[in-house]
Amino acid sequence: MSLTDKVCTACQGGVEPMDEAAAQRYLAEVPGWELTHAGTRIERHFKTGDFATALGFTQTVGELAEQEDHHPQITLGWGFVQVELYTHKIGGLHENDFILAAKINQAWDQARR
Ligand SMILES: C[C@H](O)[C@H](O)[C@H]1CNC2=NC(N)=NC(=O)C2=N1
Repeated sequence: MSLTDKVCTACQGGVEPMDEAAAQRYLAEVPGWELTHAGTRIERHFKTGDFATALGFTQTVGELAEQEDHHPQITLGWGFVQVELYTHKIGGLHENDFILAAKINQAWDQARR
């Protein structure tokens, strides 16, 4: 099943974050994202070329986050949106992070068509 067809499950503490090998396998499904913070987070830099487009995409990412009840850290600047994902409750990566990353990628691809 593709990640964009999945929905984030309720995040619970007490679950082990995924290890780096598992994270690398999920990364293959979310082009443009990279592992950061010693393999405990993922991030992607979206280049927009102006502020208004970056602001609009930030809103889109925020709406996806609310739909999934899973929330990234977002840096908005002139010409870019930087999105960082990890699961706060477990201090590392969960499948939810990759589900949201895949949906963010899908929204980005659709916006650019
Ligand atoms: C109550 C609510 O479901 C939780 O606090 C959710 C909200 N969004 C979240 N987002 C992220 N990235 N990590 C979490 O642990 C998390 N927890």
